[in-house]
Amino acid sequence: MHVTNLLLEEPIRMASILEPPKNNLSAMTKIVGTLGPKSRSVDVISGCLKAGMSVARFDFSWGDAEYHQETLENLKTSVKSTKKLCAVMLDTVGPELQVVNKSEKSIALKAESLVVLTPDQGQEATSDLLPINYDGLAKTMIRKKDDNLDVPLYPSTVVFVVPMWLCCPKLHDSVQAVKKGDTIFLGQYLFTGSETTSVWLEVSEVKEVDVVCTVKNAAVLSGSLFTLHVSQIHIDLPTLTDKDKEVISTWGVRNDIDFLSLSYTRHAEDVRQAREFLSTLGQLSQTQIFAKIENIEGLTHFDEILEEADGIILSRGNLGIDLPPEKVFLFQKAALYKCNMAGKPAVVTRVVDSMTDNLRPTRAEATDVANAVLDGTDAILLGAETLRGLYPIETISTVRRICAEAEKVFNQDLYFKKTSKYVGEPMSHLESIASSAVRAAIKTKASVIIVFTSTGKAARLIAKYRPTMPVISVVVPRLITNQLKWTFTGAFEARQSLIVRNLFPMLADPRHPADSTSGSNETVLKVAVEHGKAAGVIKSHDRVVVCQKVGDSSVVKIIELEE
Ligand SMILES: Nc1ncnc2c1ncn2[C@@H]1O[C@H](COP(=O)(O)OP(=O)(O)O)[C@@H](O)[C@H]1O
Ligand SMILES: C=C(OP(=O)(O)O)C(=O)O
Ligand SMILES: [K+]
Ligand SMILES: [Mg+2]
Repeated sequence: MHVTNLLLEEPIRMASILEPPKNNLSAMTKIVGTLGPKSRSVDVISGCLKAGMSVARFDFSWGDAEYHQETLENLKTSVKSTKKLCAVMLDTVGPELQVVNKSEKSIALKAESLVVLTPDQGQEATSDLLPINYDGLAKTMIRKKDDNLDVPLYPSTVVFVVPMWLCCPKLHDSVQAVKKGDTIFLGQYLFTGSETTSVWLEVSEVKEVDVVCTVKNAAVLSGSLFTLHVSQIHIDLPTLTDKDKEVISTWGVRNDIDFLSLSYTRHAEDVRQAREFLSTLGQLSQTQIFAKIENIEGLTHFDEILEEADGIILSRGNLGIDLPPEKVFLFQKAALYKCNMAGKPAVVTRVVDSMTDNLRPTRAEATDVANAVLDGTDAILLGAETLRGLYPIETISTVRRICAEAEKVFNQDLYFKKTSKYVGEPMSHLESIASSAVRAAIKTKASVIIVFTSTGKAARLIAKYRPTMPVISVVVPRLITNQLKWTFTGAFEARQSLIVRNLFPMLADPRHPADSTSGSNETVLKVAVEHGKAAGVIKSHDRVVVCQKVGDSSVVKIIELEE
């Protein structure tokens, strides 16, 4: 009986494991780096770009707009000098529960002692009292009935134990307060990757607006900000807060952000509202929304969120607290499968926490990165490792090398079949052309696929079939008008492909508008081939598969290069 290995391409040769790794091996999986204290100088950012970062994330959970602007100016300088493209992602604060420690003095919590969580933010944080930015922990609030909650939509293969308030429609009229015995997670874990600075609390008593908790493990909280994670209740704060809106409409607009990472997305409606907001902000109507799934509430509405969003971030740090540990892998596999089949980019977080302080990942972490690639992720997001870690550049290189090795053995054949079967027949014209381009490239051992695209759709469809070779997406600008002025499109589309596995964008010169009827297509193609040669992915005499429009029809052609 012929058995096909689910993940690895066959034949599996043990000897290949011993082949020396190529250090400069570029990966098709993308790397998102969070920029912060340890990664904001031109030198370090340039190093990050050369090491393989193609999206820079700015996390507004901490730091003000001015701080992030300085970092962004340095990113722009680095992009110019390294000639490496980089997209910009703004990560919102959202309904994140926070303890602000104004004095920044460290706070020692003893096991079995009591600590009070209070919404009175005028108070100073101490080991007896922790002020938080939310007044809904202790009280039951009446709120509008939310229809979305009535239909728990689980990924079909995943069975979870869902908290009572989520499954029982009758409870939806009110937001539940925490109650005796509930657990609350508090700490810096989410930022630092270090377990010793975080603490589990158990609710002992709810006293008017305060929540009295028993400390379950000793910890020393240090820094200016700790996040709280309460799984049992719905946090009645908007997903896009007023502060987020203000940051997006100032910092975001000023910098033409490519991606909005929508923290704590819990419903499809969250994405719709964010989209509506962006549409009022000129150019930002082109910004893509990546829904960050970080709790069970978001997981329960995964399918409808995926339908609305442009991409998904699997926020494993927070979700890892909400889910029992034995369920985390299942969420990853189910969510990545759904994103892949929808042809929407997926991003996995929290892979090499230990590299925040160390030059080498643990074996578990290294294997985890490779498994994320085999499971189908488009990108890996680094948080604390690049933000405040000691080795931001080395971390990116390490992750890139692991991704590249995993891609080499990715079972493309099986993946291709699975994807075509899922789409079914009849396939749309464009998708059948895109998948044929991938098939042709593999059969003819082409070194790259070159796709002409203006909206980016054709390129994304090719990437959906995960070819074994890079895809150069030649974004051809279109001249558009809003009746006040003429502008070229293309910049957003090109940068937004920097988060899609396989895609390497190139912006075509608008002076050669490749209108499929003219010979200028040929000129643009020549430039693309030169670009591929300069990037080292095309050599003389290579075969190249091209997907473009000739006249009215989309065609796939195979060309043999001479020089
Ligand atoms: N400027 C262009 N010149 C030649 N072919 C193009 C151009 N733009 C798109 N194509 C090709 O046209 C086909 C359909 O494109 P379309 O649906 O417009 O894609 P996209 O939305 O990516 O521009 C694809 O085969 C694509 O490669
Ligand atoms: C990326 C994550 O969160 P944060 O935005 O807190 O870094 C995460 O929880 O995985
Ligand atoms: K955030
Ligand atoms: Mg988080």
